[in-house]
Amino acid sequence: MSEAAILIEGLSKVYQGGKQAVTDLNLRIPRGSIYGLLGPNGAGKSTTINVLAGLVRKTAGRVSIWGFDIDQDPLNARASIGIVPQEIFFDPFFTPFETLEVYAGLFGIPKHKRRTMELLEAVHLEDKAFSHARSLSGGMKRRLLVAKAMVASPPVLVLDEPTAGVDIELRQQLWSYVKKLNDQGVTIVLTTHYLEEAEQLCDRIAIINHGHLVTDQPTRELLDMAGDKSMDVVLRQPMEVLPSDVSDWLARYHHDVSAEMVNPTRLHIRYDKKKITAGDILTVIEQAGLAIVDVSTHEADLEDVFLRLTKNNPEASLT
Ligand SMILES: Nc1ncnc2c1ncn2[C@@H]1O[C@H](COP(=O)(O)OP(=O)(O)OP(=O)(O)O)[C@@H](O)[C@H]1O
Repeated sequence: MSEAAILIEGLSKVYQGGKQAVTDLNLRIPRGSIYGLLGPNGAGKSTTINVLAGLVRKTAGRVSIWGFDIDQDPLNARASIGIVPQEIFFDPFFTPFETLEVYAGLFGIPKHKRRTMELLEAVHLEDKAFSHARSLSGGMKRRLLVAKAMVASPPVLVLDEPTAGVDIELRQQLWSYVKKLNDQGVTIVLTTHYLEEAEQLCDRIAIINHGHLVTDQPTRELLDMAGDKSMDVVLRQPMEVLPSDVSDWLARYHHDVSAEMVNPTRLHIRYDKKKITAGDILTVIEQAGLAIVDVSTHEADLEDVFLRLTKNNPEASLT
């Protein structure tokens, strides 16, 4: 197995005062992936990222970044990762150009090897290169943070809620840059509250809840495991109860399909798409003599899976 971009083994964090934020977390983030770390508020995402950034001291466990153990080889581990934090903080009197130059200086990157203007162009801030950072909008500051995290060309880039409060157009720009970096071989780890974003961008997703790992698998498999689809069927004639042909059929396949009458002309049906097709259901309804006016289907998305895995059940499992 090739070496992981980030390997987390048995990570635990108990804050002063006794709050256990992360419990025995194991994650293997593959090189070259766009990896989503998701979880409800307070799940332990920022704590985990802050351990990687060297900002929070772990209570137990081992962590390595690009093969470098953060305790035994902290300098190399730190140089292998760029972190875009949730909070925006800059020296307000520096221009974006100076901010990146100073940061490159801190990393000891010689002047001729710096990519300051290239980075500013990549995040569409070239026009603002010489304006005071305090005059930048919130979205521009966030993009500057991304450029700052890439100053030393680290092989891993971590983005902690990078698009919170950023408008849709800007979000798209930011993501196209992130995808471009990934195409160039940079491993991306991101936390986001926008599940649709994670579903579209990430090739692998881990969900944590109350500091515990709930699932960690390829996005496609996670969505497939949800399995459920639902269908709304609108009938021409109102009815009080389901015809016996339909209810008998439902009883026979009760493990795979269930129906609810939302009102006298609307049926809401949930079914396991691996066992039953929409066609099977429509055939049964029609053969029972019911005329169908309209049909719509809904595929389980990441939001459904996320809610199912995190609702009131910290250690829920899909299986
Ligand atoms: N410095 C701290 N001292 C004590 N408890 C903390 C500290 N930082 C975080 N916590 C607690 O640890 C738990 C995990 O917090 P963390 O910020 O890691 O969650 P998160 O998943 O990033 O949440 P969010 O999505 O809201 O940012 C929470 O209960 C939080 O209140």
